[in-house]
Amino acid sequence: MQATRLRIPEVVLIEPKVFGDARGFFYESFNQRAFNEATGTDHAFVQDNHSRSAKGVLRGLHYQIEQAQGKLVRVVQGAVFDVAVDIRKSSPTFGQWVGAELSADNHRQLWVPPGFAHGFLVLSDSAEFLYKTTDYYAPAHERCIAWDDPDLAITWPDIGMSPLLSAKDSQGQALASAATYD
Ligand SMILES: Cc1cn([C@H]2C[C@H](O)[C@@H](COP(=O)(O)OP(=O)(O)O[C@H]3O[C@@H](C)C(=O)[C@@H](O)[C@H]3O)O2)c(=O)[nH]c1=O
Repeated sequence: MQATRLRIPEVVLIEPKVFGDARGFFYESFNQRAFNEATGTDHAFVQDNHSRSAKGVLRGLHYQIEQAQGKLVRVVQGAVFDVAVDIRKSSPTFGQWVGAELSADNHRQLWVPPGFAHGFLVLSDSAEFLYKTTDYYAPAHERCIAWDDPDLAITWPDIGMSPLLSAKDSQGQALASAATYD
């Protein structure tokens, strides 16, 4: 397994060792000890989520203002561009974002710690997205920052179409007026 800290160093790109053979492949999609070593954390995960989305769907940028969730995310079918935004006011990288392409083919995982907003854009005809979270879903605390907030200036890949958004996500707030973490 290879772990790479991104421009925001708390966000870690994890590339598992994949064992291919005539039957297909095998890899450890989660190993607590290896995860702890890769991220320098020891979070426990309490929920696994699975979503499927069509090409052009953009989910995000989501976070829970209480019960903040760390998320270990991956793709098992298709490809997405995945983004983490640092919304911790005390952080030297507050307001900055990092992104990575995650796909079924590259088997990459992204560790998005608590304190970040998270979202992704589907690049392939469809994508199945799996993630573990460090706290439970708490709808009362859900918040959404606009995917196209000019202050964030996220360079989403050009897929030749406008993003398909949920009603909730089309009303995301600007970071400047959103509730953030201390
Ligand atoms: C996230 C979530 C949703 N739901 C329900 C609520 C709703 O009826 C339905 C769809 O919810 P949403 O539209 O919020 O799903 P979605 O837009 O996929 O939300 C997810 O987006 C990505 C980017 C994240 O980072 C996640 O943390 C989560 O916020 O599923 C749960 O029951 N448990 C959960 O943990």
